[in-house]
Amino acid sequence: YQPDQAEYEERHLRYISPLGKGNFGSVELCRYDPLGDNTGELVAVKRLQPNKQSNMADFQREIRTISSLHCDYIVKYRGICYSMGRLSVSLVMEYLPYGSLIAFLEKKRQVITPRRLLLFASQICKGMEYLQSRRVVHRDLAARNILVASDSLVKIADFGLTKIIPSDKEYYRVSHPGESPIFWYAPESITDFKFSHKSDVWSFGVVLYEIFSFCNHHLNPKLCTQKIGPHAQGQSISMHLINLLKGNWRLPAPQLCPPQVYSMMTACWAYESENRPTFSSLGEMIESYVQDEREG
Ligand SMILES: C[C@H](Nc1nc(-c2c[nH]c3ncc(Cl)cc23)ncc1F)C(=O)NCC(F)(F)F
Repeated sequence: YQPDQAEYEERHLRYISPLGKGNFGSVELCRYDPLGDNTGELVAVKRLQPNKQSNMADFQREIRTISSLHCDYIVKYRGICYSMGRLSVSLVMEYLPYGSLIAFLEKKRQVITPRRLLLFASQICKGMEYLQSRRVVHRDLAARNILVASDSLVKIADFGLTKIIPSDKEYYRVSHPGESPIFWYAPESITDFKFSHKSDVWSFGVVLYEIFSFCNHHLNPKLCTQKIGPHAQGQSISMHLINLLKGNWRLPAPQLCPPQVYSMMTACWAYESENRPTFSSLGEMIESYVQDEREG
């Protein structure tokens, strides 16, 4: 039995199938099977795209970040695997069999209750509260980056874009526009490339929207593109979106979304970052709402 040791020998890591493409790497399902009898554990292995050495520094940072996080609501680091004679390294993580939250919600939308959606929301909130306690800003919080461990447990994953907030600052400013779709970004991240716990709160509001619209494609945040009109491209899409947000336009409440949950979303979408709730206060709001529902 292999406890979660830090180094995996490549010769025992058996490739099974591709899981998906991430920010700058791809993730594969493998079995770590040193006994060679198929009793080894299934793991998710993230490999850096070989030709992008420039990302090696980012990948090393991702490994350093995820290996320092210990929380039930964050995908677990298992270790690393050197290959090509320690020239290249892969990140070994726990494998979550139910896959991404988007696929799960679309498949199970008929049988999932709003109560279960709130449970998922409170778990994501607790995971984000933990990240905030470690001064880690995720920068890419979206339903596509949430994994499902079981029918009643979800975990935050994909730490490829995270930044650590310096102790003397409230936010992190990156030098280039983000690569993610702008609909998950807070206004200050779009206009000034500023990222903070408060911009993660904005994205959490969008994740709430995704969860309560069951990641229903025709209702997903691209909705505002129709609002903006297909003619706008690139930079001007951002400026259109910013002007809509300044004019207090927000994504509409998804069908079947309880009013208390929609008011949480709109609280996360306060234009000024300092007016947004903290993850701990959001956690309390969700708990109190679940409590009321139970008593109601
Ligand atoms: C690029 C990889 N993409 C995918 N991964 C998985 C997956 C299932 N089960 C998994 N167990 C552990 C991991 Cl790390 C991934 C998966 N399923 C579909 C994907 F498209 C990924 O990391 N996505 C980010 C995040 F993990 F947050 F969903």
